[in-house]
Amino acid sequence: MSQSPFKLKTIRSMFSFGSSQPSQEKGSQDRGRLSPKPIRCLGVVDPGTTVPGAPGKLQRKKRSLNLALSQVTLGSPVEGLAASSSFQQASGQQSDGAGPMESHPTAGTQNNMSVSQSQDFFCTPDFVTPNDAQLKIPAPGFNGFAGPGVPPGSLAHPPTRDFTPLGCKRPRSVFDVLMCPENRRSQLQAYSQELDGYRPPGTRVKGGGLKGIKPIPKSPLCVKNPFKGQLANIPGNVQQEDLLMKSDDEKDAEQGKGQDVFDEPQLVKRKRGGDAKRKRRKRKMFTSISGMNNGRYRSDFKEVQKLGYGSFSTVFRCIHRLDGTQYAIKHVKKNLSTSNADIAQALQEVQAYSALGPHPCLLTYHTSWIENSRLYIQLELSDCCLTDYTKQGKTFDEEELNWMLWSSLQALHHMHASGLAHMDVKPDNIHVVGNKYKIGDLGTCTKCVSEDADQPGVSPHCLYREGDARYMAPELLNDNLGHLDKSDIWSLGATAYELARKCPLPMKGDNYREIREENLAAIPSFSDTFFELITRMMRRDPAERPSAAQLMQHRIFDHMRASNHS
Ligand SMILES: Nc1ncnc2c1ncn2[C@@H]1O[C@H](COP(=O)(O)OP(=O)(O)OP(=O)(O)O)[C@@H](O)[C@H]1O
Repeated sequence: MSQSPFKLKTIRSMFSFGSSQPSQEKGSQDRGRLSPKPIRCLGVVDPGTTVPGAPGKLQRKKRSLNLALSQVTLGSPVEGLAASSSFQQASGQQSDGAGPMESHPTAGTQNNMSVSQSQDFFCTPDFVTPNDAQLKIPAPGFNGFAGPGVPPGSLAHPPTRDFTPLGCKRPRSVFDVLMCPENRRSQLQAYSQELDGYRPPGTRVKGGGLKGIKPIPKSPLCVKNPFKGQLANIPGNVQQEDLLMKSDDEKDAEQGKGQDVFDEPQLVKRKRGGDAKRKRRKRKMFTSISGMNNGRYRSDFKEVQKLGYGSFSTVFRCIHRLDGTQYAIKHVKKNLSTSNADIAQALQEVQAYSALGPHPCLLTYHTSWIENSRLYIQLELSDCCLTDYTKQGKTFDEEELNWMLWSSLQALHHMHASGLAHMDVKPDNIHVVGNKYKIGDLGTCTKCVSEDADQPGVSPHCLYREGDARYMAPELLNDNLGHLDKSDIWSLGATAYELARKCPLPMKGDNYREIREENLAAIPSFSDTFFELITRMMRRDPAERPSAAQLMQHRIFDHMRASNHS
């Protein structure tokens, strides 16, 4: 019996087509291998048999294969026995022997029908020998040396791959199945199912899954931008819908399967439903637009400093980890998983930026995303806003204020021409970037031209959010929403008036009312022309107020117009 190891090695090297390592060790390495494996053909193994030292998964697989093999009836038991005994002879295996086979629990346990020590020894889990392909078919020209005392050609040869339905690597993904030759695909699928519950693509098992196949994440829904429909009618604006390739999700959304946060009838309908149903829908809506963006803020940006905060958000100066550029990142305070109205309100700013496109007098919007139920907006970093500017003790002379007005009027003209009103023009929202002035915070933006005759001036599809009361035009206090573009003009006039007088505007009281009655106090050290301009901008009647385009033609801006053209 001391010869056994040598003989086994010899025999295996003959059968394993170049593989001489012990198969027990190789089991895990060889998984998925296409090359033929060593012989395993000698009958059945006790289903309870375990392989000492085999890893758990491997062991389970071996057990399942053994089970499968235990149901195999050999084409001819006599042949099987003859082959097994000849194999044993070839390997020098004796029931009382020592060597590798000896260590196997089945070694030495022989009965007539179950004699296969070689089964576990040689079998690797990825390869199953079919019913009667094992012993009957000699390989063409096979007449190898079997071992001392064994006549050439008396050994069973390993089944060729042509005769096994499973002589193919186990599928790891749908591609393995698809790449398999057509005529073997169904066999492979059946084998896969048998092995670990794998189902062919397209079939589902409750509570199960495709092992080894990563689920393809569903792409989030696209939210409709309420500002864009109107823009399509404005000459020069590209109809952005035409540029969009519609995904399945978008098509679903169009067909009413998806949800549109701005679709008020839907919101109303939801209110009528049960609470639980409504919550489920909100959650679905939220996850469908937020996707799987978790941790982008921390992973992409390094937070440097808190820049400021408002009623709606907190803004941080951040460095982008890859491009090294500094940006202002706005964290919207609202938890977006709570209500659709909050989602709509939060998205209003990014949708307005996106619909307006880049403009030299608007802060540049880069991107936005939702993370941990909060909206993050990546914006161009400004040096400061006008409020901070004055807080630093700086004051504006007339020339500087004219430049501020000129830039702001250009931005407002662009917005109004696009059918949007800012609705919160104030020193906080006018930024200094280098030597330029730019308008930011489009969170209160709304459509200023309505298709609805009953509610002129504000679109029923847009939320109307009031801005700061100190800069609010008088007609808005009376809920007259018919001239929202002109309300912006009043707010800009009030901003310039405050900065010129270096005195904060009143929040309430007589002064508050007087300003709205066109009773403006004189502005020392500023020209009459400037005062006249501010007075026109702050006319009580919005119809008498000039538009941004008209104001840009004012003589006070002559040299700005000239420098713009040059
Ligand atoms: N792009 C930016 N660069 C530098 N600072 C900024 C930027 N955007 C905002 N800030 C700072 O953050 C503060 C708050 O920003 P913002 O006004 O946009 O927030 P908000 O919550 O929308 O305010 P509001 O109460 O007016 O709605 C601003 O006053 C300004 O100081």
